[in-house]
Amino acid sequence: MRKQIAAANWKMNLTIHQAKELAENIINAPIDLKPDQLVVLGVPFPYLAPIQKVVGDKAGFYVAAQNLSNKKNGAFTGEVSAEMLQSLGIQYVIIGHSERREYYNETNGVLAEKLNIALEYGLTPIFCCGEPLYIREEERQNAFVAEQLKESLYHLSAEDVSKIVIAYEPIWAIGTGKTASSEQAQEIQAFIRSELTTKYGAEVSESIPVLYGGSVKANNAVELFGQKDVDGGLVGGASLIATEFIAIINSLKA
Ligand SMILES: O=C(CO)COP(=O)(O)O
Repeated sequence: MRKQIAAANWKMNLTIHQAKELAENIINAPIDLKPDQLVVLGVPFPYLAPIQKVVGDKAGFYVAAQNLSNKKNGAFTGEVSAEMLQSLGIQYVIIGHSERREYYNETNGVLAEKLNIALEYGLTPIFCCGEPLYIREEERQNAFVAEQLKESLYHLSAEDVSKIVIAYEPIWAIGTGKTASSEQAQEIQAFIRSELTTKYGAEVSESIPVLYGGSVKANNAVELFGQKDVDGGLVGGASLIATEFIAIINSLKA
């Protein structure tokens, strides 16, 4: 089976004290991860090392950065490089979240560079894609997402694309409490997989986890994650509450 992933995106929330407490509550919870299931905590840069310490070597649990620079190193004040993340032992990085695209002008082209550099340094990208509300209302979501994949991913070799995780996050469902229905999620995530099949073949596309993100909660995770092409979730608000996120982890397909 493909990997099933419960990924938290804490975004720009929590003090270090709150962050450690949250991570401790998750790590110490009686969670019985199956071999193909994993949990990834996407934390703010300054918390990477301290949260990694809390996570320790607990099997199946990883820490992710929420962003990285498209530059290698040098005079780029305020940036954090792939090499820095690698040197901390970080294994996952979220790339192309819609908030980065919208508020920090990250284009599909810049995101292609970020994917390259992440892969060069052995990081697993969680590549986000998804359409805004007006595109969904015009029923153009498939073409919109296909374009994001084409412009950011399709320069990658089959070997490299096999290393990534995709997160489909419709912008209209992020932080709004408005979740895509499980049918909507399944439909477009099956489309994403079929696009990847056309480009890379079924063996590759069937191996890539495609997560759903956008108002995932404990009370809708089982239904969403139960869909054939939904391999877990990228969770914002609900990942800040230990009991909610633990229930979401426990909703992964076994
Ligand atoms: O953006 C998200 C995860 O990256 C989703 O956020 P919410 O779960 O708060 O809607």
